[in-house]
Amino acid sequence: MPGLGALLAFIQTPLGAVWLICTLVITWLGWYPLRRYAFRKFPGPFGLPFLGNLPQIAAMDTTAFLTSSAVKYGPVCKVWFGTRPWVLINDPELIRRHSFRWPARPANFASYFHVMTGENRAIDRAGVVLAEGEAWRRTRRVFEASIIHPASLAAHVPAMLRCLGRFTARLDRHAGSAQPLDVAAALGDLMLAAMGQIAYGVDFGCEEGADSSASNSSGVAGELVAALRDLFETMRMENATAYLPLQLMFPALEPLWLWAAHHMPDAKQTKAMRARSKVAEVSRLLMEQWQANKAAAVAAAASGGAGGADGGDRAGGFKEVGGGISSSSFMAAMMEGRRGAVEDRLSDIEVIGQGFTFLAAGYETTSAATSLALFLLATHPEAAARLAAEVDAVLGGGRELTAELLAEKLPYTEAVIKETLRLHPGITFLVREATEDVDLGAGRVVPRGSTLCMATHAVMHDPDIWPEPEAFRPERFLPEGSAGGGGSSSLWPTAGGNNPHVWAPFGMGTRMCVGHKLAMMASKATLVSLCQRFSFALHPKQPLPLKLKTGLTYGPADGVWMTVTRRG
Ligand code: HEM
Repeated sequence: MPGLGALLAFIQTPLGAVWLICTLVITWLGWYPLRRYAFRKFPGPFGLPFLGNLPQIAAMDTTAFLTSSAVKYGPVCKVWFGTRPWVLINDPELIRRHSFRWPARPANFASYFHVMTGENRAIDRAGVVLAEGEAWRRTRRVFEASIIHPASLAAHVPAMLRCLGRFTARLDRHAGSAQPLDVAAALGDLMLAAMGQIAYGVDFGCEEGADSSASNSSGVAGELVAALRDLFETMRMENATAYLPLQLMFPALEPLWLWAAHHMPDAKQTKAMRARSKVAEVSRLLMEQWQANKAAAVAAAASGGAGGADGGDRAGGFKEVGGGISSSSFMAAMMEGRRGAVEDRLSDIEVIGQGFTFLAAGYETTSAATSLALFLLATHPEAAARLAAEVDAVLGGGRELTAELLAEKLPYTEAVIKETLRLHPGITFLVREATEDVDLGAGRVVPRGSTLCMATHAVMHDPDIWPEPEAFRPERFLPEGSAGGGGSSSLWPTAGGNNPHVWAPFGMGTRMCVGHKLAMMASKATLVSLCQRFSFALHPKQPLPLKLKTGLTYGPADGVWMTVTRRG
């Protein structure tokens, strides 16, 4: 074989050796032959070297691509995020089992975030979303203590209603103007204001003014809204820094991408880092304000005077409202430990990390869900009429909205929100790391360390579970609409074939959304307050069909434009 002899001779030269090494390295990095072999039994779309399925993801949007792959390739398949395979699980029983079994988020998931975070990497890592082990348990307990327990949840209703009072006054001024309103942006202002009051007892000064522009917040609130918007925008694949696809394509070079993204940021990276720094700075200022108040209270007590939060304006700080921060609040739980348990007291960096998470999670997901509910009501007048009738019946005769009414007396309103979240869940898939080899049946064994991706959006659109899955039918979540009987529990409906694990917009298992009760309360209170006073119709400015996009969350791509009128 003269050709082989010449090749062997060539690779013994210095140039030939370099060529051989480069070829092996590129093959190894780009194709990962062993990895492809390990996943050979998993069906799925063909993945290009280096890029995997990134071109399809960019062209179709992540949610559309994952859902269509799950439908096409069955209950267990794989897709390639660059050079890494994600095992896509599209079977309710497997999703339930594995969401509960694996508490860890994939290590490479954190890498994707960290490319974008720059100097805020430590804060990102300390936040409950990416924290692991004991740090995760400790930080999660703080959220649980302040926004899941029924008593603490009920204590947040007055703050939500205060914000809604101001927000409906803003809409009332707007309703006379016949201008289109982007309700997604306006509700972002509202939810940020609510998160400020609920978590910190402060007024960010959101939702003032009365024009139709994207957001009416100014000052710190305006900067915070802009930062949060940039933060979510730069998490969308098409708006993200070029270092993100590089990280996905060449994960072995992660230290290089981290360094370069931090020291030689492109424009999108600069925007992402600036946005994250702003949110982190606000979280730090809130922590410092709390510390200063505490120190002042201690000093006042020592000198025999009154101290503590008094609801006033603080120089250079945020205005405190509703008596300032309460002892059962999120801030107090972070700073003093849950119910005073010193071992639960968070470090400064953890406090900033959780504050960051609270503001970001509370702002985007809940406002998107509520604006999508308004969109669906505007396009389904019979549902809007039924909701308005329920609200009128419950709040007739000038009755005030209360925590009890919200929890017990508004089943149709709750069904509207659940059906909105089924159709358009704010997060469309759950990711976990398999920390042991996992046998998924039919000879498909997922190697330890792999990423499991639970395709919850696909399950919530499965026609075998949800007849006519694209239809908006809140009745599915009421006893009258539960095919096969069942009714609905407060969170898990028994619609959808009586399987309690087929409705999962808040995820499930150990990493399930810790804000799910707060989100339901805030969305319900908002729908009730708005539909009591106003009617919403789509404005011609609203493109149809509605375009949704996946970034960190899944929501309206270009706002939700509506005309608001006062109800007669
Ligand atoms: C409609 C609104 C919301 C939706 C659809 C939503 C959805 C989700 C989903 C799907 C997850 C991942 C769950 C999993 O992996 O199993 C999650 C996690 C999380 N959510 Fe939410 N969420 C919403 C509102 C909120 C709010 C208001 C907060 C808090 C202020 C919040 C805080 C969190 C946190 C901290 C995590 C991470 C939990 C952990 O890793 O242990 N979410 N959310």
